[in-house]
Amino acid sequence: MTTTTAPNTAPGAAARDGALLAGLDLHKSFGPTAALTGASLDVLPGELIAVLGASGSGKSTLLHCLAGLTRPDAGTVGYRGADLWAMSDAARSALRRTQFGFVFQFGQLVPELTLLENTALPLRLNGQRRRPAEQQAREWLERLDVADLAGKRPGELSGGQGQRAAIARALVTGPSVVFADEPTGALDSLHGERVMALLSAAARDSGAAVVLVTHDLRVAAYADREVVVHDGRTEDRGRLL
Ligand SMILES: Nc1ncnc2c1ncn2[C@@H]1O[C@H](COP(=O)(O)OP(=O)(O)OP(=O)(O)O)[C@@H](O)[C@H]1O
Repeated sequence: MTTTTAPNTAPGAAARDGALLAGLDLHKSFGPTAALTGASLDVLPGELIAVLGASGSGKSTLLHCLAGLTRPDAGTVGYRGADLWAMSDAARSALRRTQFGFVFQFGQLVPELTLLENTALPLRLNGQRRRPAEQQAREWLERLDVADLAGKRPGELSGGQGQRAAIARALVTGPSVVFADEPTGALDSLHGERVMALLSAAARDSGAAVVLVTHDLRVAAYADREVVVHDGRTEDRGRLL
């Protein structure tokens, strides 16, 4: 397995040795609004990074560029040495499906599917047969303490239960990176802490790195490293542990 990063195109911005994912000198504008103006962020295997910053500073845009969801206007995103934004759409979406997991503020579970079907969905989309996919999904629901709700639909769950299922779904494929955008943003502080503890423990156990956008300093306390986005640029606060 190679762990090299994308070519360093940004003067002064270099990825750390062994980085799995490296966004370098990213720029992105939406019409007249400059969302990213030279943001860089790299991720080591298994590392939990909190991305902090004021509202509108560019955190979500940075996460979306790193995750292959939003194309930057300039800069590179390297994943294991391949430039995410130089590959075909099909290759990038296959990479997203197999290497990345996603947890968003409101879970984004499919309302018509049960929790078990929702959790098995990424495996089914990767071509796995129903029975083994659902077996794996059930194991993850057990880990996240919501296996008793496997037959329920998202509308029947509390916000915290839904987020636990969303974490199970994000981790079921064994991704190397989980992208989480305000995963506890819709929860009260008690449930938010519980969900965060489960996400960080589950990611650590499975070796997945986590890139986590949050406003909440208590959530950021779970991170190995904090990166602050300020007017579309990143400032690394370094390793906290
Ligand atoms: N799809 C879009 N179309 C137009 N403008 C956008 C779009 N996405 C983001 N922006 C703008 O880009 C800037 C950065 O937005 P972004 O969502 O990345 O910030 P953020 O730090 O995640 O904010 P918040 O904490 O409020 O979610 C903002 O000014 C926002 O309004």
